[in-house]
Amino acid sequence: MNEILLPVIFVVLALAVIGSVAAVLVRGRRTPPGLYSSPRDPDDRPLAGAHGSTSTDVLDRPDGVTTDVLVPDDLSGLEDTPAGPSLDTVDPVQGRLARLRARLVRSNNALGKGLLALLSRDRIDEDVWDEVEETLLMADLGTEPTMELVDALRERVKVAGSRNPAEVKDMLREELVKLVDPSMDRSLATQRHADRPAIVMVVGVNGVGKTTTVGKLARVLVADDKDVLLGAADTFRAAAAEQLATWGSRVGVPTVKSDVDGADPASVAFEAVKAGIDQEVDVVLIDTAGRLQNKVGLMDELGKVKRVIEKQGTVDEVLLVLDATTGQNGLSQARVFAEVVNITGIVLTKLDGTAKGGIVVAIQRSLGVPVKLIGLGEGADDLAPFDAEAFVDALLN
Ligand SMILES: Nc1nc2c(ncn2[C@@H]2O[C@H](COP(=O)(O)OP(=O)(O)OP(=O)(O)O)[C@@H](O)[C@H]2O)c(=O)[nH]1
Repeated sequence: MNEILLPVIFVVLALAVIGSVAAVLVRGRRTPPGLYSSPRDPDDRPLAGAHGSTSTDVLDRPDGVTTDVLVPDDLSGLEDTPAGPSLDTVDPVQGRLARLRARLVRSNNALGKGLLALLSRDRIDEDVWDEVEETLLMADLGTEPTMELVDALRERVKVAGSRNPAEVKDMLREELVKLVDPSMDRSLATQRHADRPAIVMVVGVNGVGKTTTVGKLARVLVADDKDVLLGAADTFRAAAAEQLATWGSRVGVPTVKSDVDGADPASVAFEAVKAGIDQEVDVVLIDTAGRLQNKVGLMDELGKVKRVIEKQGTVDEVLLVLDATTGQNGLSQARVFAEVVNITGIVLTKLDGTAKGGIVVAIQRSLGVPVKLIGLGEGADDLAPFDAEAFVDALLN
């Protein structure tokens, strides 16, 4: 009898052990709640605790617009409340440009070093000035600013009668800072009004880094202790809303989005502002779509989004995101957007990947709008407030 029973018991026990090991493996691979299973950023860091522990939930609305609702910390210990993911620690915003300076230096080495090498020559003749001019044009500074800079420097070098490299470098620095214009107001209008949040719209063509910028900006504002809400009004690309919500969830920021493909972006933007008012947040950031293939369609859509938002409060800041690597092409894009919405600031992304740092000056000149933020990498905290002097110092050192 034992001879029959023993193998049976052995087989049953073996099956039980295999079963439990498989169950543990399957459970271990489940994505934690509130996390996007395939983060789009190669630099996405593992989540680390900061800003309290929160969990997210999703509310459905009849029109398909959903909000990832933030559950306050004090509720997270209650029964049945799922444990939320711990949140990212955000790098300090102060001094970011200095921290990311190496990237700017690396990509713009030709500009700074090239100019200094030329101006340190024993004799600065016409040929040298021509080369200085060429170097500045190659860096996308634009014709007019280039001529201004060369004329001013030429005059100063003549008056000083000096070839001392340190002196010439100081003059070059001063003239460049003048062109970048430290007097422009680069502050972001993200102060809450008495009865409603500040509203920021982010616009630009696709691929320039809009969604990424909204995500990074949310982190900047969270680091500044602001309550933020995101609106995913880029309903053209299905994955954009999900990506935005992922950025938000990493820092405990809710996202209003639509589950319906191609939903009306204006309606999502309206719902986001409404949720921001109801939840008494400080800032609502609205991501938008940017199809430039159809200029008329884009204008209509953006104009409508802005008009619909403004039924609840004026838009405080319209940030135009431009990809620095597209050079002069970015300028014509900028003009198209400026026709539709009143741009209040520029975010220049991918400055880490181009030697054309002069585009900062060209854009400001052409639009009369300051560069307020610059993107210097794909990492979550690689967005820095722009500062004219720090920028020029990074180019020249
Ligand atoms: N190197 C570098 N890459 C960046 C920077 N900013 C954004 N990117 C990358 O640019 C790519 C496009 O960014 P998205 O945010 O998807 O661009 P988008 O404008 O929202 O595109 P659509 O949603 O298609 O309209 C991503 O791979 C980003 O990681 C930057 O400052 N430096």
